[in-house]
Amino acid sequence: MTQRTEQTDNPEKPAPAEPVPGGNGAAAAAPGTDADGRSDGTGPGEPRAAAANGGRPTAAEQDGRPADTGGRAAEPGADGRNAEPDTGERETGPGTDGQDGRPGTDGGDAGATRDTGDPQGAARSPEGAAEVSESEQLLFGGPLRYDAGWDQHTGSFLELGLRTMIARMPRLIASTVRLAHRADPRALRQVASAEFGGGVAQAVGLVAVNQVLVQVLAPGATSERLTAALPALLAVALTALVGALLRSASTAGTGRLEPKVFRVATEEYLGRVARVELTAVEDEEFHKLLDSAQWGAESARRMIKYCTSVVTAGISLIAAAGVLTVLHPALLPLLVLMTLPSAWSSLTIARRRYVSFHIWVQHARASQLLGRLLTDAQAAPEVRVHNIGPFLLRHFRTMAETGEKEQTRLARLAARTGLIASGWTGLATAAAYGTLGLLLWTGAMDLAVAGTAVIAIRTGSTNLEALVVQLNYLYEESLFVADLERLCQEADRRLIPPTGQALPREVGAIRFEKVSFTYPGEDGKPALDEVDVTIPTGRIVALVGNNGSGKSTLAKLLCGLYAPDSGRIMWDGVDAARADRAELFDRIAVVAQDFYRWPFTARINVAIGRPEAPYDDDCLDAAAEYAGADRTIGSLPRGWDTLLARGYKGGHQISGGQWQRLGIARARHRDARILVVDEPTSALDAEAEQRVFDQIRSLAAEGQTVVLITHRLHSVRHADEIYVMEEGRVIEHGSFEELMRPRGGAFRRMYLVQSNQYAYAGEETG
Ligand SMILES: Nc1ncnc2c1ncn2[C@@H]1O[C@H](COP(=O)(O)OP(=O)(O)OP(=O)(O)O)[C@@H](O)[C@H]1O
Repeated sequence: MTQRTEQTDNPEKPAPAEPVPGGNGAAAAAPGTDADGRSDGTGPGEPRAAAANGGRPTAAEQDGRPADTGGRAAEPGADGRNAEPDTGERETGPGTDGQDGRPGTDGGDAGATRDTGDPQGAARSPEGAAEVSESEQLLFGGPLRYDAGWDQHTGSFLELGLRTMIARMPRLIASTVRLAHRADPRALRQVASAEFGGGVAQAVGLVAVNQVLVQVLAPGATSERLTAALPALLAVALTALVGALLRSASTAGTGRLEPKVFRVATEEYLGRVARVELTAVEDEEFHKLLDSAQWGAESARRMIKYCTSVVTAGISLIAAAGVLTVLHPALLPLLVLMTLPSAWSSLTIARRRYVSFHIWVQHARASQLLGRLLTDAQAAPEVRVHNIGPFLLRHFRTMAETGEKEQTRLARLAARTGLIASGWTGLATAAAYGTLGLLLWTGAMDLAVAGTAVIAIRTGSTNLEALVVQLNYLYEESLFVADLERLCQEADRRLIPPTGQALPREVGAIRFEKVSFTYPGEDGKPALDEVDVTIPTGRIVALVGNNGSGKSTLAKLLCGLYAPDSGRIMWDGVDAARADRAELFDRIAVVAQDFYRWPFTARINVAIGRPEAPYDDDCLDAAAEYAGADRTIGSLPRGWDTLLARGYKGGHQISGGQWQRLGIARARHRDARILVVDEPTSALDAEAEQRVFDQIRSLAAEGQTVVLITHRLHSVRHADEIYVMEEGRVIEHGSFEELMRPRGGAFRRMYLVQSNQYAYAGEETG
């Protein structure tokens, strides 16, 4: 059996947080292991965050946005586990020299890691994007980056101009609104009306403020002026109250919508992915898309908040701009003049921080990987025996120090960029207020209007800044949501057909007729080449042959996991390619060499063979006894209810052989008509192995069809038919006696090699 992923017994570990520059840690955990600790091939063996948003920095993190402006810091994650530390300090986080968005190109600062006298040394990364410590160069051959689907979006929003982003915004908002509508239309209506009402309240409030100023600044006695201003003052207070109520209604609605949107989006893609063909799951491109798209659900959740912020800022801006235009036509250009530089600078700083974060995070990621290796249970024996600890620690220090230097440098640059930006904003503000003063001076505008204008301009500029920054976040999250949509479309295209031709109730034999199959992406030799195999009902058919000869592939085609490229697999008169696949799956139970070790209780590990059947002890005890797993269950601290996952409280570890017995019990519990056993005894002791083969024989006697794949040729003596495979072809077949007869036969030769290994010295078999 050829395995694509390596199986380990490591349970999933909670992802360590990747600290944020200038901050106190945020989760930017790495991909690498799946639920039961197997490598999932998406990362360099680092644990993947179980939290849906754990593995990549969010737009808010990337921009170093403080937690209180809606970033995910301190928010419970999808699984409620990723309450993150407040990242507010990031606001003072890194920036860059501002030339090309990359650090290190600025003469004054760039030498920090390039100094020839630097004891750590540093090298340019191949992309020239960041400084790489000698340790990173030595251990990883350059900067440590993920090869995951989601990483493709890193920085992609930097490539877009503000105009393009704004142009795409209506479509993005529309798709989020559609998702929200599916999740909870009432909550959506609540948010929409609260936001709209808030905008109207703001506009009315500004008009009322203007009225207050008009009355207060009118000629006459103070008491008279104040009395005249009272209704307008009440209107100001009332609109403020209504605004606050509407804001809280919007917050409540958004809070209700977010988790529902996450659930709906997650269900949509998980439901589909569980039903796609195996070829899709094994397809690299599909996997990359999956990698990326799985963040889409969390992004969709966050988009609700960003969308609301964008809509809020947009409506408030329109309200302020509308009031200003009504007050005086010259005021609108003033608003634009004053707010554009500060909006531009927020965007620039946000983008620079984003770049810096990614550069810094490479160093942090690399050093954290070393930290994890030092504490990894699997690496532990070698770390000790080969004295690897000091070696890894030395490199850990080098990388961490490179990260620290980067952080210091970026903070300095951020301060400088911030100062320049503030200067521009100051100039623009001075120009705006200067113009306002001039209008007053020349009598082109009266004092009450100017007072209202100052308030409206301040509100408008705050909203415009917020709008630009929120658009950024929204855009980046939308990339992942778009991936989610693409994944759903791709999954739909590759779904296992939900219907098909019914299989005969009683099948006489399954016949492989000239079946050829090549794995997708392997354009070399076919894994099966014109294979003819007959599997009669109620018989034991054994498949033997060298590694890679195609035995497991044949079994997978039999199970309906792959379809032949040419040839047919006939279930009597029905071609499996056109059969109802659900019915076909229903007839088969598999004990594969790499059967899945579910991180659940022993009970579920057996019962999952037939998930719809009862889970009670009576049903399961029989299967356990059959597989010789009864003693294992008896020895577990909580019997059937013992959690079989290391690393969790109450979790228990069992040996490979004990797992194998549970796997056999699972297949027995499934009680299907055809049992496919692929290397069922590789981890069993000799006695247990003998017992398993005896039971397999007894199954056939009861009428069950057994397809047995094994390298232990002694155990196929009782098979009714043995197929010998070599390089994807059947080279011999017959009963054991028939195959042992010809002197030069391949089976006989293999059998004698094996049996000679067990012969006493001086004795030779055959
Ligand atoms: N998922 C896969 N993707 C691509 N190639 C594969 C895949 N699985 C198997 N192969 C290739 O197909 C060929 C047949 O593999 P298969 O696993 O069927 O052999 P096998 O006879 O079961 O081997 P073993 O005795 O080692 O288990 C091999 O060349 C193998 O590398």
